[in-house]
Amino acid sequence: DQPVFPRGKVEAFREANKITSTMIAVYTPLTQDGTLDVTNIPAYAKFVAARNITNVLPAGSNGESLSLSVNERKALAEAWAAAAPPLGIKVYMHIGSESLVESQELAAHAASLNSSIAGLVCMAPVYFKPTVGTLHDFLAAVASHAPQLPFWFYHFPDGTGVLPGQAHTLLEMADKSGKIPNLMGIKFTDYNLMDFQLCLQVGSGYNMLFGRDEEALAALLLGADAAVSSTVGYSPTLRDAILLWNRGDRKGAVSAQMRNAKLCSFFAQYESDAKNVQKSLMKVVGMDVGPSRLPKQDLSSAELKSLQVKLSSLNLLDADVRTSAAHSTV
Ligand SMILES: CC(=O)N[C@@H]([C@@H](O)[C@H](O)[C@H](O)CO)[C@@H](O)CC(=O)C(=O)O
Repeated sequence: DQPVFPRGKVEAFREANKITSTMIAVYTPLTQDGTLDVTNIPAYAKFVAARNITNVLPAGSNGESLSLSVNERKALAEAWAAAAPPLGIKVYMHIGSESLVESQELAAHAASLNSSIAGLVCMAPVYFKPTVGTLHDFLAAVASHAPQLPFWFYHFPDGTGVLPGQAHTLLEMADKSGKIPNLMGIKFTDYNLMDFQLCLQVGSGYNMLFGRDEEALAALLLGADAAVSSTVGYSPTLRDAILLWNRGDRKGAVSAQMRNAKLCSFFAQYESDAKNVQKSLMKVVGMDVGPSRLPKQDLSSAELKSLQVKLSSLNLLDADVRTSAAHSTV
């Protein structure tokens, strides 16, 4: 098959839309009775801006995307599109869904929001497991519904079970086919740095975003363009690691990264019980984003208090964002 776009044009598109600074994966605010609470988004956008973070990813994994209805996801996109750009924050919507038609609808909706959405991120369908070929065709069919928007594949094999260790094969296929001309690269959320390195060697100028906070610095060393993170919302650890890395302080950066790994090491015990530990932690740093939606559940008050005490005693939580080293852009 012949590529549908000339090479020079897609490379210029990728260069123009490259993400090079940290993206925060934001939670979806819900009311106590479990409905979407978009009234919270302007305050949430200010909270993100106060951490000098200029890229947000709503409706991703932390955003409980697959637990939201299409209408809720559209309302969320509209709320972020209104609140974030005036604060200098770019919005990248996750639009992956089990249904191709829903993903296409969400892509077209995001593209219709008067340029307020900067790009799209799309996970694989997870129940009917795709092959690399059918995933390629799925992504091409979604991306074509917002052809002018930069588009990233969201690789999260621990969650999706799709293409573990094989993200590079998808990128190779897309690079060869040229059938996803707006494909920017991959939001790579996996610990497999071998696969990540093979992705970095595909084509030229792909924008590789790394989504495992615990290994972000290693990925930056290898050539990741930016981190996509949840912990930057409530902990100085990864913000500091990236800031120090950008300043050339390798020793300081590694030390901050180690502290981030320590922080993340507390999560597994809760996550195995479907407990949305990080969403619960947002309360203790002054940004209450409400409860989780089933099948996820929240930490009990006692669990949250006990975790807060442990993490605070290790200085792993934001006490006050103004005291963090990372009060400049990460
Ligand atoms: C699957 C997941 O939640 N990944 C997080 C990480 O920040 C993750 O929470 C962190 O590395 C702790 O394991 C981010 O990559 C967030 C993210 O991509 C998302 O919410 O879509």
